[in-house]
Amino acid sequence: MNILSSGLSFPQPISNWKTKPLSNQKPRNQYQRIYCFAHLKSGNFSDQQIHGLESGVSRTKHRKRNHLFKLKSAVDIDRGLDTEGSSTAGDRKSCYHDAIVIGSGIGGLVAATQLAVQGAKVLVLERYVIPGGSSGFYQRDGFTFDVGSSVMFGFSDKGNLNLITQALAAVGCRMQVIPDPTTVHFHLPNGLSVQVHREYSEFISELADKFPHEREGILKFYGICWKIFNALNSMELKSLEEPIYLFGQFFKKPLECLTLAFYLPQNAGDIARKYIKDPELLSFIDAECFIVSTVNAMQTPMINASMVFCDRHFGGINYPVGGVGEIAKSLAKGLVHQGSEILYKANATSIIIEDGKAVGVKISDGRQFYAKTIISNATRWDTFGKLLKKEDLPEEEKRFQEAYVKAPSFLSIHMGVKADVLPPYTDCHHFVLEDDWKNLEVPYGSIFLSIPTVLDKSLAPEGNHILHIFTTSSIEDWEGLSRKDYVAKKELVAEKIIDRLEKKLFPGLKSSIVFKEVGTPKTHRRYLARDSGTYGPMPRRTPKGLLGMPFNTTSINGLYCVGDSCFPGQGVIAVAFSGVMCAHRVAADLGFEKKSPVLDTALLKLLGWLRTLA
Ligand SMILES: NC(=O)c1ccc[n+]([C@@H]2O[C@H](COP(=O)([O-])OP(=O)(O)OC[C@H]3O[C@@H](n4cnc5c(N)ncnc54)[C@H](O)[C@@H]3O)[C@@H](O)[C@H]2O)c1
Ligand SMILES: CC(C)=CCC/C(C)=C/C=C/C(C)=C/C=C/C(C)=C/C=C/C=C(C)/C=C/C=C(C)/C=C/C=C(\C)CCC=C(C)C
Repeated sequence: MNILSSGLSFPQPISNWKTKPLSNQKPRNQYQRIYCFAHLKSGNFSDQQIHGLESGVSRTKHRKRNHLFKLKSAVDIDRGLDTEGSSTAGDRKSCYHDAIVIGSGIGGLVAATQLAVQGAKVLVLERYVIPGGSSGFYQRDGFTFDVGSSVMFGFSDKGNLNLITQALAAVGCRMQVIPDPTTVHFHLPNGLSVQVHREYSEFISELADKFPHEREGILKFYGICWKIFNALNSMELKSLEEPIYLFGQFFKKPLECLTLAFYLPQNAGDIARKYIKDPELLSFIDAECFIVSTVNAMQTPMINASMVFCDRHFGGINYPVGGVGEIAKSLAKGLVHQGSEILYKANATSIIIEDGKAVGVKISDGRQFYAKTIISNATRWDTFGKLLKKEDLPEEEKRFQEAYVKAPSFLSIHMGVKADVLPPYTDCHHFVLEDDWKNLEVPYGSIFLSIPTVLDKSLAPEGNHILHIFTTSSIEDWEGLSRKDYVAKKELVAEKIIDRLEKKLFPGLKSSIVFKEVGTPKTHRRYLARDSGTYGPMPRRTPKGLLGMPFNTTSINGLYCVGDSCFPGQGVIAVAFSGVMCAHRVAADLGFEKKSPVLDTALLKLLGWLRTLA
């Protein structure tokens, strides 16, 4: 696949980032520039060199933190390896980390930074040239595109659920954000149009005006969402697999914990049906859930639905100035400033197991890295299907794969358009399902659209807007085609989607296009390293809410998972929470936090048993 036609490809060269490499240390290539920067911590640099670091961390702090590591330069890591690419015991010691994180998606970065601020030495291995995974970015012709969604939850400055803000703050970063007045504008069958206003009362009165006979049901359903959200928001969020924390929370906030425990095995659709009877309103709630979980309300955990349906009004949706990619860039930079490392173009090919314990990671150029714990931010399908031997699939993972399937991937179109094609006051995010509710979950049935330049004009050249259009699509649709047929199919499918948007929302859209790039599920698989390009896990049948979702520990000693195939699932804020939980459990296992081995065993057994009930 050539880079230009592949959609999600080259980002801004790393050399354009505002990092300062060492003046007398010549990086061999772009990734080493960052890598060298990361290795400032090695301690063998002059004051002047260290001064070149644009870090907020003081020089003494850097030296203190890193006195254990006496690497001369970035290249020393390579030299510590013998010619076969495997390390000797002595070398292994010099390359030894507390944790290795495979992948720098938001899940991986949050886990890594949370551990690093506790004093752990973390190495992040990222196969691509920049951090962020599905929350990355790329630049073309003056446009800065978000790779994935531009809808940011958890990015406000209040409450306990602003996990993105908190993750950044932990490494001393604070980003400027632009409040979005409307989370999403739904354009639905039978001319139903609903704007989800930032102001809760405005949203409720708009919805109740459309369904006056259901006013009470609407208030009751969303009221329960608030009850759950308020319980969540009142707690300090950490690992549910860590008994000292979990029992402590039950002691401090018994009512809130019981509320959460009560709703943990429930789905939004069942609760909606208790209060709402109008089939069209129930279909609207399906659409609300679909954008959260890519499945309908009957399959969407109530806790997840509540989190999204309330945070959008509580903290609001806030867009980071400069694009979503800035979040991952800031976290990666923060990680390095904490004295940990991130290595790009490091494609993990296997997790090294010794005596049943995960002890290291091998990357595609043959190098091996060792650590006390290994955290995989690859999907569980990739972790247990590729990084570990498929045939050794643990029982727990078999159960996960029986309960959850890979959600389809996306066809995504990144476009630059002339600004005047958008009517005044166009909202930033849209969801379009034209004629038939039955098409909600059908591939290409519904269309997601983000126009981040409505909020941040700096992402496009003057007089232009960005349109990021995406729709569900499966990898099977794109396999077995010749190059020519593949390219032709991409153009054809994209044209149909653009036609639909032209008809429904923006007359003249086609002739306003100044830039267009189409990505398919194959593009997602290639650039995001996600099995089948999947968007994340999706329940195979009606789930028992979140009960069946695995947390971060795995049945392999020393191996943890983080990201959207862990509790609580898909979504940037969801994977940020998974990162927080993972870091807490790992920190306890590494001795950075209190731990009780007896309670640990009991709780992990109990949670494992509860999952079998799902
Ligand atoms: N598609 C969208 O619209 C979109 C957009 C933004 C965010 N999201 C959300 O982000 C969530 C995913 O976040 P996440 O943190 O779980 O994962 P992610 O897929 O975003 O990131 C995983 C990272 O791991 C890297 N990686 C994978 N295998 C690797 C290997 N073998 N060696 C080295 N690196 C490897 C990838 O390159 C990627 O950077 C999704 O659930 C989704 O909700 C989705
Ligand atoms: C442990 C046991 C058994 C009992 C203890 C009880 C207890 C204390 C439970 C506690 C539970 C907790 C703490 C749960 C926490 C859950 C959280 C924080 C869930 C968060 C979920 C967030 C989600 C699902 C966010 C999803 C966001 C998404 C997917 C947004 C998507 C947007 C798009 C895809 C784009 C839409 C785009 C357009 C253009 C419309």
